[in-house]
Amino acid sequence: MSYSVKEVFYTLQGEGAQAGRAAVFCRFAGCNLWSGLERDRATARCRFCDTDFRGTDGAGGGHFADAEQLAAAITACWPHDAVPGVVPYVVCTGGEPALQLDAALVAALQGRGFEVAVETNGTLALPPGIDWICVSPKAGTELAVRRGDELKLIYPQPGAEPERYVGLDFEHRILQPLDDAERAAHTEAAAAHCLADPRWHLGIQMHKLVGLP
Ligand SMILES: C[S@@+](CC[C@H](N)C(=O)[O-])C[C@H]1O[C@@H](n2cnc3c(N)ncnc32)[C@H](O)[C@@H]1O
Ligand SMILES: Nc1nc2[nH]cc(C(=O)O)c2c(=O)[nH]1
Ligand code: SF4
Ligand SMILES: [Mg+2]
Repeated sequence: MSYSVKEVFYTLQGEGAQAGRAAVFCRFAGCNLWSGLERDRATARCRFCDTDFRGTDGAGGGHFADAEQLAAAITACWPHDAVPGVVPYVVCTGGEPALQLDAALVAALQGRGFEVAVETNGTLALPPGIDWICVSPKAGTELAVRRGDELKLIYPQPGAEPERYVGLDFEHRILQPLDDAERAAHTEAAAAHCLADPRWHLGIQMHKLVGLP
């Protein structure tokens, strides 16, 4: 299958339990919960998105004819030769990566030595074989992916309170403050929640503090 990719870039994973780890990000174009057009935001199923995922015009973006071509482009963004003890890491995100990520791409990336992570809204089934699954549920949606490595809940979200998700099968449970005009207040509230319920860990978007993409 072919892939539409907004951008491919090297940075530090800024979120979740792997925060701080060097990674190539592959941002797929398109999402099933928002068109990406500002005029549609107020009526979208997900309204707080902080990301431009429309089109293929970003750095390293484009149309890739098959899994080997996209895996080669991602590999070219990992700026290291083999380093003992370091496993190259790729984070498949978007947009919604589950619209495009398939077993062939996972295998092509692993064949080139990558550990493969995904950031998903959890509403669409994932291909098998992914090494790290991060699900970030959105209020008012049904979860198709109900187990994984980390559940990263944006907080606060009316209709997606933390209690709804504590029973799911995830190794890590993270509250990530909503980044909007009230981010400081949301961060305080998320911290208070984690103090009151230690099943949740606070996770801040560290790349935004450091000035990384
Ligand atoms: C842009 S999304 C792409 C992946 C997938 N569509 C998803 O929603 O998980 C990447 C991550 O950013 C989070 N995110 C998006 N907008 C945010 C915001 N305004 N504040 C905090 N986190 C946000 C999402 O919840 C998700 O965990
Ligand atoms: N540095 C950095 N870390 C991230 N973790 C998840 C991101 C995403 O947009 O999916 C993201 C991102 O956009 N940048
Ligand atoms: S589901 Fe993810 S990519 Fe889609 S609009 Fe929401 S945060 Fe953005
Ligand atoms: Mg982001």
